[in-house]
Amino acid sequence: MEFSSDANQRIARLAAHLQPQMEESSILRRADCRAKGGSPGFKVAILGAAGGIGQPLAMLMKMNPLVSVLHLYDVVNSPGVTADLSHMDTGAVVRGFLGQPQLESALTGMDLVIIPAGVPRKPGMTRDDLFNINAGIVKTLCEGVAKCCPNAIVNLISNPVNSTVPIAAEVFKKAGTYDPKRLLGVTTLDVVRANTFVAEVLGLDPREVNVPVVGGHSGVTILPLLSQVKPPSSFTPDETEYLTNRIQNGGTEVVEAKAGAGSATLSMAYAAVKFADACLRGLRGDAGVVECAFVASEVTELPFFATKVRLGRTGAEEVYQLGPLNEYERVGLEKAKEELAGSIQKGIAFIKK
Ligand SMILES: NC(=O)c1ccc[n+]([C@@H]2O[C@H](COP(=O)([O-])OP(=O)(O)OC[C@H]3O[C@@H](n4cnc5c(N)ncnc54)[C@H](O)[C@@H]3O)[C@@H](O)[C@H]2O)c1
Ligand SMILES: O=C(O)C[C@H](O)C(=O)O
Repeated sequence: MEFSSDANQRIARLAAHLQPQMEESSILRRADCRAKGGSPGFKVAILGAAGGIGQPLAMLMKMNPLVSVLHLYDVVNSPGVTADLSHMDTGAVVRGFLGQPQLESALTGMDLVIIPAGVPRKPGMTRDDLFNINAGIVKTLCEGVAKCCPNAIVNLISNPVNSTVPIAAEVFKKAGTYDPKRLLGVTTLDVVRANTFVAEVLGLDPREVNVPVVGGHSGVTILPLLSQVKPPSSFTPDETEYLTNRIQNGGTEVVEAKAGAGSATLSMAYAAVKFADACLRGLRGDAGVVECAFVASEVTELPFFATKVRLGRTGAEEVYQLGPLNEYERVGLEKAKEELAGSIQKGIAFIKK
């Protein structure tokens, strides 16, 4: 069938609109697109957006009314994820970026960068077994952040968080862009799990429960403070032992159940969005936004530690003290600090070597 040149132009325009908004390779270039992301809101990038966490996280961020522009970066499959999500009739404009040459475009102008890039555990592995691969990935991505959006808040999910956060801090120090308030290791999944398991034991709705979880994000470094649960509750020694073990091993529980197909992705995406939304509310200037996170800290003698932090316009503006601990928690704290010290040092040494 023959078309007039007018019809051909209309078809070409339609075809262009059907393409995902991929940087460079797109027929419909960003400059030609009417949706410029000009609506009020924050610009958020997800690095590792095509992964098990990245995809549901990207979907939930596309649904977040605080987000005006969502950049999806990965080394594989980001065009498909971008095309798919770009059809959702929510406010955020989605743009995809594929591979290292597009990292800078993905990061330029971002307010918040969420990093779930890297390999997940298989049964029998510790999070530290991921260090050799994920350390290099986090280093490269953070070098990009330092260059292209040095003022962005960074939410670091890639494991081992106890080492990847110190790696990121060293990368930023080297680049001269380090602001400890803006680098946050995401430990929200530990809190989400703790709320769920404690609610089960107490027979409450998990949405009514809040459990501070401090320390770090691996094994004994995950320290739930059951003495500070809200609403105030008491636990028998057996309940305390059961809950502490279950919270500390929640990640392994999922890794084993998935039997080689990865680690927590859906609950992690939920937790990541809960935390990212809190960061965005802080950036907007909301008062009283408090979450646990693994940050630069003077709460203990260690340079990084997870505690409650108050999120504001400049990131983690206040790092809260631990509060009163019971004997069980004091013993747990000593074990946590011992393991954390080695993991933090390993991260720092990776960049300094
Ligand atoms: N902090 C936490 O509570 C928490 C919870 C769950 C998982 N994790 C960690 O998150 C990470 C990702 O887990 P997942 O299940 O999504 O894994 P996955 O393998 O499903 O996805 C990872 C994605 O990262 C991408 N990627 C790899 N190298 C990259 C690079 N250089 N730049 C950009 N993207 C890159 C991959 O292509 C993939 O799409 C793992 O390290 C995992 O251990 C952390
Ligand atoms: O356990 C893992 O390896 C992933 C993550 O850290 C989790 O806690 O689920």
